[in-house]
Amino acid sequence: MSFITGVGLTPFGKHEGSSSLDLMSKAAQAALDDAGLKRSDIDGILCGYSTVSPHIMLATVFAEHFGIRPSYAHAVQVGGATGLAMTMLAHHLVTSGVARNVLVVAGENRLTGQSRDASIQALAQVGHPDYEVPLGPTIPAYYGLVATRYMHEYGVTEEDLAEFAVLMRAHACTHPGAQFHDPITVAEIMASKPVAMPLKLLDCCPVSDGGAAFVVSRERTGETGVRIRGCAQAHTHQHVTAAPALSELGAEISIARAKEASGLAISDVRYAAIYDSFTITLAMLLEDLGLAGRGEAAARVRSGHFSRDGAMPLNTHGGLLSYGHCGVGGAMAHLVEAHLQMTGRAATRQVRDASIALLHGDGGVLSSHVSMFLERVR
Ligand SMILES: CC(=O)CC(=O)SCCNC(=O)CCNC(=O)[C@H](O)C(C)(C)COP(=O)(O)OP(=O)(O)OC[C@H]1O[C@@H](n2cnc3c(N)ncnc32)[C@H](O)[C@@H]1OP(=O)(O)O
Repeated sequence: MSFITGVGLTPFGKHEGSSSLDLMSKAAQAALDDAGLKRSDIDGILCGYSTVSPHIMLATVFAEHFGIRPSYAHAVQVGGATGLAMTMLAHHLVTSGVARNVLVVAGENRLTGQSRDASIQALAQVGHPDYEVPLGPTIPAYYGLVATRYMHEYGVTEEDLAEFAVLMRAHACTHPGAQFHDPITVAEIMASKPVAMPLKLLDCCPVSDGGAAFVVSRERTGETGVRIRGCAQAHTHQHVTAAPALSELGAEISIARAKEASGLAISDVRYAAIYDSFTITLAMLLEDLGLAGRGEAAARVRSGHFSRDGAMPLNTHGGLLSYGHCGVGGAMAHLVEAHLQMTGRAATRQVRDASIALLHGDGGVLSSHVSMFLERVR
């Protein structure tokens, strides 16, 4: 068995003067404090990449910076799926006896530490290295293409997509660490500047500074524990033009495998933490994972189903769209929030019952997927 024994999260937004390593350290120390562990208790480190500090030995660099000499260290790179991929690896490390307490950490000063051009080039890395990377189209352009196809196939409208941004912003308004705190409306999203049609500014996650961390342990600490019940991955393509048809997407494969690994069904889930780089990402993933029927997710948002007090609370911290997106740490914030909800520590955001949570991460352009079930144990 493996347990998430502590979590740490910085506010997202601007952290002028903080390096990626500073943000990682801040989140890591918060996670250790939360777990009641010392640095010397950590024998494994997994760290996400930073596009601002692309060191080929980042895990070792961080271990030295943070003052730990682990017996296992590894930096992982599967785009937006990295946070959950590291959690899955940590789960295997502790259950196989390789490590006792694995620190999973990521952080980046992507907003204040990198020029706009460097940021665009880094985000263009999901394109074809010979063509798209030198020309620099960014990820929003690829998601825009996917959105056009999905809207055509399932009768989804731009107003439908806007509902997801409205919901994420409403949730962010209740979290003091979120990058954005002003409520937004469907009309404001429709009027925001075009980025990659049909995606407009407010359909996109922002670029942020921030850090997130957690500890995965062999033994639980505290009265209420959070256990990793089962997880799985699926990798279907790298470049969007090699993507399979919309009916055979990787999320459907990874969730099927995760259900098998955990012995759980979607009907068991009480809290959802789903990757939301763009409004279309959230719409598609909710439907791919079985949290809504095809083309029906927006209607479920409108009915309050995914609201904090709804039947399936979703990303109650505000998600990537409104808490913010600092690379790998962005999606790790989803896990931090799920943990706070499951352990009854989400303050004014607390949901009624977060006994079983479903987490899902997506890397690239719906290319790499990790699905994970967490279970509260008392
Ligand atoms: C990589 C993987 O594996 C999978 C993934 O994660 S995919 C997601 C990866 N991340 C991205 O692609 C980032 C997407 N977002 C962006 O590229 C940019 O935010 C954007 C193109 C949407 C806008 O950038 P821009 O046009 O240069 O806007 P910019 O000039 O920086 O900001 C203008 C204003 O809008 C705000 N803003 C910028 N982006 C915003 C957003 N997404 N939402 C809300 N507000 C935003 C800024 O705060 C700024 O406000 P102020 O004037 O009050 O300061």
